[in-house]
Amino acid sequence: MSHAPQTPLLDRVRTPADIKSFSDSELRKLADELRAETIAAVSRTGGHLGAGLGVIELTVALHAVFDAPRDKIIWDVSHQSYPHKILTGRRERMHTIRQKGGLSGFTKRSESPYDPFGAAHSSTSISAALGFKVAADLGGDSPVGHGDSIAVIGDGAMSAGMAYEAMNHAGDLGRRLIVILNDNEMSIAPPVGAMSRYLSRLYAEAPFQDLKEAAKGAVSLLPPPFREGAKRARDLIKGMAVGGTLFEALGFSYLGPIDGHDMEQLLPVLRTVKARADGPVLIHTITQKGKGYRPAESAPDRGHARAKFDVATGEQKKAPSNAPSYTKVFARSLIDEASRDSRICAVTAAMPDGTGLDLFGERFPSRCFDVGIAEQHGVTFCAGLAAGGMRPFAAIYSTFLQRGYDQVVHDVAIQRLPVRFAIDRAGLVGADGATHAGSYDVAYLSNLPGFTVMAAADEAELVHMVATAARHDEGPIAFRYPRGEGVGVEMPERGVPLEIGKGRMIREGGRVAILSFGARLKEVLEAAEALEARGVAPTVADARFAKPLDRELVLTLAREHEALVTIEEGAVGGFGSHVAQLLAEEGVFDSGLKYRSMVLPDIFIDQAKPEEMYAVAAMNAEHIEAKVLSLLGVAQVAGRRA
Ligand SMILES: Cc1ncc(C[n+]2csc(CCOP(=O)(O)OP(=O)(O)O)c2C)c(N)n1
Ligand SMILES: CC(=O)[C@@H](O)[C@H](O)COP(=O)(O)O
Ligand SMILES: [Mg+2]
Repeated sequence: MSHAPQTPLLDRVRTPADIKSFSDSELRKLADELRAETIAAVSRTGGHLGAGLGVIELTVALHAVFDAPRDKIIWDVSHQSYPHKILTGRRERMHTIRQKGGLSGFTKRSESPYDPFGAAHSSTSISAALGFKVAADLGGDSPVGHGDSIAVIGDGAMSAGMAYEAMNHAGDLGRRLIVILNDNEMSIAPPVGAMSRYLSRLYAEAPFQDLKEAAKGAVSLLPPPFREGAKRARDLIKGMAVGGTLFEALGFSYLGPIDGHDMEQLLPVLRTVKARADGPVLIHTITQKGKGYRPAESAPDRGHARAKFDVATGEQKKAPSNAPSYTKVFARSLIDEASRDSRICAVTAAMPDGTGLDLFGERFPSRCFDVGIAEQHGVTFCAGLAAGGMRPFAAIYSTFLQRGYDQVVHDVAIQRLPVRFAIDRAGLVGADGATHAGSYDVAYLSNLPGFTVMAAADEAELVHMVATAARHDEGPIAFRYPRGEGVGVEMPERGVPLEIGKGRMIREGGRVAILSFGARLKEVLEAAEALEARGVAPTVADARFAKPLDRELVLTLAREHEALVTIEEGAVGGFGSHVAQLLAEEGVFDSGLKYRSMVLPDIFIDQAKPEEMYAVAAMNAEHIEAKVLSLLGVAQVAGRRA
């Protein structure tokens, strides 16, 4: 059902400057309209919903009080930035969000001057805001001028080390910096950890209903300057601040908790901070993820991300699936392995649903750990578990494992510990775009001594790779698999461990061999059919391992064919580079082998459907076919692209 809310005030807003003349009661109404508009917009496109609904009032208040783009409003993760986009000149393009050629689902510097900093991975906002502040003080160039630096960070994002590293530095520098801790007691799943409990305690000790009156008069209550000491500030603002001791110890003035949906609290507090702050200030707002839209409020993830949906019912419009998702196949296989090996345990960094570990946790609660958004800790925690005799699986998206890379090298690889990396979302993921693409793991893992690196060609292969990893005690091992559904192959009853470093022949052909690593195999087979129809039936093999390479398979294919093409869903430096290195070392190029490596191009590919992104990368079946034909010097069919 299409839903066009009445938005008379919002209709007057082209840029945030348009709301400067709004009265406080108009700002309250604007927030209601913005909420309805956000729900309607996401219902048409799908995307991140709950987080944006939780910061509607905060978005309006920030734009009313501060002067973006001169003042830098930096949204952490930025999945909550849809309302901000609507208020900053992008309302008319919201129907394009997360689609090819459309708006990004995150803040993006190239998209708008109102997005001073791009994000999508969490917990970067305070560091970036501090950088802006210091750049301003040092007189850095800025086409829009310098103003305040404001980081808006969620309670989930607050579990990552980077946030504390930044606060530690900010407290030391002592410069004016505004951090808004948007505490909705949710990450994607319920938040975990002592920090989360600590924040809840701050709220429990001073519920904001007691603070409403104090907040109204905040201007007169807050002392100039805030930095005269946390105790003095706390005393002077009496009921408003409740000894946010951790933040104060880090050198911040702590204000809160305040009701982040109540403009009567938000506006005066922000105005006061704008007028008076002269050091780092942390404003603790309590909000509700999914606020104001019942289907989101009542969902277990509070409407974190949604497919297109019917506004009236909240019902999502999801395409029926033909095959199980890779994530579910992984989870079921791991449960199966863990039922026979009590040393197997599993670790997720705040993505229990996304990685399938919610299922594992239901079955083995004492062997499943959600460490929060803390990939670095998660990896080293696994190293410790492995050193202590357990067999941990670190289930982390390819893109987020980037954050734990030093831990992979220093804590796992160098110590040759049997940590098993289940790398979900490998390759191009679609609507989340370049920030979430799993492009680099093959390259950054295959260069590590002693690491075993596998990629699943389909969901049945994934089952075998879980079984392989479960029995691999000789050092670290990783297996990667894409986002979404499998290809619909017949599933094995149970995983059978693969021989380490051995690939498999898929079909025998003539002049050319295509050696696939990972889930492009489906496209390779489609290309092979087309090539066969053109009289150049290729040999097709599945490498399974990027490390150790199946040297025998590679060299046989190279020596028995005129041409060899490798393909992988990853950037240069991965599987194809290792194959090329082997061929060069063995002198195979000297005998005239034609070799091409199909990898992701050296660009960041913007959001689109995965197949559209792979078209940009020239890695779909038609591109494979064209690549082979051009390599063999066979004339191509008009309309087909290489
Ligand atoms: C480094 C990193 N790990 C994991 C994620 C996936 N992720 C995106 S949003 C989110 C939850 C963030 O929670 P919070 O900061 O409290 O924001 P909320 O959604 O509650 O508004 C997670 C885990 C990420 N974006 N970045
Ligand atoms: C913002 C963020 O990082 C997550 O919400 C991400 O969009 C989830 O991606 P999946 O949908 O692939 O789990
Ligand atoms: Mg949260």
